[in-house]
Amino acid sequence: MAETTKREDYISWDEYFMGVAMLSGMRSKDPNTQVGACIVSSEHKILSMGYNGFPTGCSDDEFPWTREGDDNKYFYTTHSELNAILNYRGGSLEGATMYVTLFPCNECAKAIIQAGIKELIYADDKYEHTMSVIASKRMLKSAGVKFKRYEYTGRRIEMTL
Ligand SMILES: Nc1ccn([C@H]2C[C@H](O)[C@@H](COP(=O)(O)O)O2)c(=O)n1
Ligand SMILES: [Zn+2]
Repeated sequence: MAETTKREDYISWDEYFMGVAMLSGMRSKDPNTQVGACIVSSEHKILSMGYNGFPTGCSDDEFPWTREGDDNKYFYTTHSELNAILNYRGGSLEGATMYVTLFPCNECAKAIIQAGIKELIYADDKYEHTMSVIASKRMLKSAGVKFKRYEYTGRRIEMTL
């Protein structure tokens, strides 16, 4: 017989949007760190997504993925957070929330603040002791952007594609 009550084991908003950010990060070609971001409106609508990679027209096969040396990936990579902001074509991101798999660097923090994003939910903070992240937190706090760590629920989501 068909069920008449709603199912209760559906994913939460946080699981949904962090899941989308994680899925987005899986598009990254960076061999060392893949980062994904998902920007969401106050009405729980997804506005934009991004992942770290080279700018359009800069080939993933020609530009360097190395972390060291004179010519390295840091000169060329656009961070996931900035890509998510730049990918948005709908107007203002004022009041939006960003879900991101890794805490934003200082440069992305500037873009987040200037875009009017008011809340940040991050999964990982592996560079928390770097000056970039320390400066990022200082600016975000000063600008009134709330940030909190994503609380893992332990739910496993499997997909066969
Ligand atoms: N919040 C962040 C931090 C870093 N990224 C990007 C930039 C690079 O592609 C990669 C970090 O590489 P690593 O130094 O760990 O080899 O992640 C980002 O998109 N967002
Ligand atoms: Zn950044």
